[in-house]
This record gives sequence, structure tokens and C-alpha cells, in this order.
Amino acid sequence: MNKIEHLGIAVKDLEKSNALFAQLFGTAHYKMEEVASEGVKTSFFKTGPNKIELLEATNENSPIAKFIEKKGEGIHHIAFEVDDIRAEIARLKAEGFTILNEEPKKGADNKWVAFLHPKTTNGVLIELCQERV
Ligand SMILES: CC[C@H](C(=O)O)C(=O)SCCNC(=O)CCNC(=O)[C@H](O)C(C)(C)COP(=O)(O)OP(=O)(O)OC[C@H]1O[C@@H](n2cnc3c(N)ncnc32)[C@H](O)[C@@H]1OP(=O)(O)O
Ligand SMILES: [Co+2]
Repeated sequence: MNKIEHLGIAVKDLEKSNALFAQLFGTAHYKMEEVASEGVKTSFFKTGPNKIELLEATNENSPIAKFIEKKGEGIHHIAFEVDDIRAEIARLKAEGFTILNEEPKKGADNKWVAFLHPKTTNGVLIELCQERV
């Protein structure tokens, strides 16, 4: 597991949150991207070395919709950069973590991604990200 690749923040209205975080960071988002398979629309900001991912649900079954319904807007997940996502999935599975998708799936911003169940990570949803070359 390398550096934090991004922090995911669940929001109700991406346009409004784009304006709010542009005020906060003093810079606009650098891209928006829909990931239909996840039921999300994303918007990315860079603040120094950090990357922030805002996520809005695109349907009521989206994990983001369920999260906001239950917990409201806020930090949704922490994503870590990994060099070899398949090796990390195998390692973490052997360590006893619950992998939500053992087959890496296409994420936003040109990544392969996998998620660990928060029940096995002290209540924090963890995402693994490997650059898609
Ligand atoms: C891939 C595109 C993009 C990218 O970076 O490239 C993304 O990051 S997409 C992000 C959205 N996609 C996901 O989050 C996929 C992984 N998430 C899931 O599979 C589900 O959300 C899951 C399994 C974490 C929860 O789904 P479930 O249907 O079980 O919902 P519940 O409300 O019943 O939750 C069960 C239990 O987990 C707690 N929970 C849910 N979400 C989170 C969270 N984000 N952080 C911490 N805890 C979470 C929830 O409170 C329940 O706990 P309980 O004690 O029973 O209340
Ligand atoms: Co993410």
C-alpha cells in the first residue's frame, strides 16, 4: 500500500459541491467523470499533493445514495495507491480482510479499483487503486 490516492466525499449535489470546494481550495475541479457501473458521478480536485473525489449518486441503488440516506453527506472512503492490485487483494484476503470485489473493476480517473468491507477495517471503507496502463 503506497500513498493515499484520494479521499472520497459523498455529496447530494455535485454542481453545488463543485462550487463550494472550488471556494475552499481556491481552484476548480480538474475533471468530472461518470462511473455507471458504480452508480456515481465524480468530480476531482487537486490540492497540493492531495486528490479529492466528490461523488454524487446517479440512481437510488447507488452505494452513495444509501450512504447519504443513512449517514448524510461526508467522507465516504479512503483510497490507497497500490502497485499490483491483484497481489494486494490476495495479500489482504489472506490477512482476513473482506474484499468486496476480488476481481478488480474499472474506476474513475483511469484506475483499476477494489474495495474492502468497512466491517473489517474499523468502520472505514478502503479502496485500492492501481493505474490502468
Ligand atoms: C469506482 C469509482 C470511484 C473511484 O474512486 O474510482 C469510487 O470510489 S466509487 C465509490 C462508491 N462505490 C462503493 O462504495 C463500492 C463499495 N461499497 C459497497 O460495496 C457498499 O457501499 C458497502 C458494502 C460498503 C455497504 O453496502 P450495504 O448495502 O451493506 O449498505 P449498508 O448501509 O447496509 O452498510 C452495511 C454496513 O456498512 C456501513 N457502511 C456503509 N458504507 C460505509 C462507508 N462508506 N464507510 C463506513 N461504513 C459504511 C453501514 O453503516 C453499515 O454498518 P452498520 O453498523 O450495520 O450500520
Ligand atoms: Co474512490
